[in-house]
This record gives sequence, structure tokens and C-alpha cells, in this order.
Amino acid sequence: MMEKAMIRVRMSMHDAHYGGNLVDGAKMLQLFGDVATELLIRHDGDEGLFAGYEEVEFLAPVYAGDYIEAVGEIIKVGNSSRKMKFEARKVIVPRTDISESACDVLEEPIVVCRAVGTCVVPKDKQRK
Ligand SMILES: C/C=C/C(=O)SCCNC(=O)CCNC(=O)[C@H](O)C(C)(C)COP(=O)(O)OP(=O)(O)OC[C@H]1O[C@@H](n2cnc3c(N)ncnc32)[C@H](O)[C@@H]1OP(=O)(O)O
Repeated sequence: MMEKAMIRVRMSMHDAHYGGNLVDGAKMLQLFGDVATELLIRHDGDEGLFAGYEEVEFLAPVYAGDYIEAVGEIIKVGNSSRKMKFEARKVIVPRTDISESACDVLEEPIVVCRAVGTCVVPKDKQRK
């Protein structure tokens, strides 16, 4: 069975980089890196290294205060390569139109980013 992993993180004001508290798209790739690391530890007992992304799509804006759930799974296992697909979804949003502390849990998560990439665990580091 292919491994899966998930992390959920709140975007902070430190993550906001552009006008209107918009978060840098690279932040989603940072989350995918952490998901990839967990997938590699589960699969190989090693953190591995990210070799490259084949596809990255930013599908909706992310703002400070949003809760982002990043999920990933290994979709192909090579000699030392592990191909993965990732998705980041917004699950909670601030409702500053109501009050500065109001937030909503979304009934339907909003997919904000999708990616496909490949990591490498050198043969001599594979522990499983
Ligand atoms: C979990 C996240 C961690 C991070 O974010 S780490 C920080 C960012 N990443 C790095 O700093 C990594 C820097 N790059 C490297 O150190 C090396 O560069 C690699 C270790 C990634 C690869 O080096 P080598 O093992 O010598 O490469 P090869 O022998 O040519 O290929 C090994 C396997 O990896 C596949 N591969 C290599 N590059 C790519 C690529 N760009 N996209 C897709 N696949 C790639 C190959 O096909 C092969 O696969 P097959 O072993 O299964 O036959």
C-alpha cells in the first residue's frame, strides 16, 4: 500500500508577504517538503532529498489566518526515487467582516495548490 501523510498549519502574519496579507506561494512548497519528509521516513526510514517538482499549480489565494491542510502520497517507487503528489486545502478562514476574531470552518475545503514532485533516498540510506 502506498503511504500517505498530512499536516495542518495556520498561516500567521509572519507568512503574509504581499498586499492584503497574501501568503507567498513558496509557503505551500515548504509544507509539501514537510509532508514529503514524513512520507520518506515512513517508507524508507530516512528524510531523503527533494530532487524536483514536475508540476506546481496555485489555484486559490492563501491569507494570514487561514488553516491549511497539506496532504501527500507516494505514487511511484523507483530505485532511489519516490514520485509524490500533493494537495493543499484551506479548511478554516478568518471572518474579519464579522469581527476581528471571527472564523469559519469551511463546509467544503478550498484546494489552493497541487503539485507533483520526486524525492530521492540514496540506496545506502534506505533502511527498509
Ligand atoms: C523531503 C524534502 C527535502 C528537501 O527539501 S531537501 C532540500 C532540497 N533538495 C536538495 O538539496 C537536493 C539537492 N540535490 C541532490 O542532492 C541530488 O541531485 C539528488 C540526491 C536529489 C539526486 O542525486 P543522484 O542520486 O546522484 O541523482 P541520480 O542518480 O541522477 O538519480 C537518482 C534517482 O532520482 C531520479 N531523479 C533525479 N533527479 C530527478 C528530477 N529532477 N526529477 C525526477 N527524478 C529525478 C533519477 O531518475 C533516479 O531515479 P531511480 O533511482 O529511481 O532510477
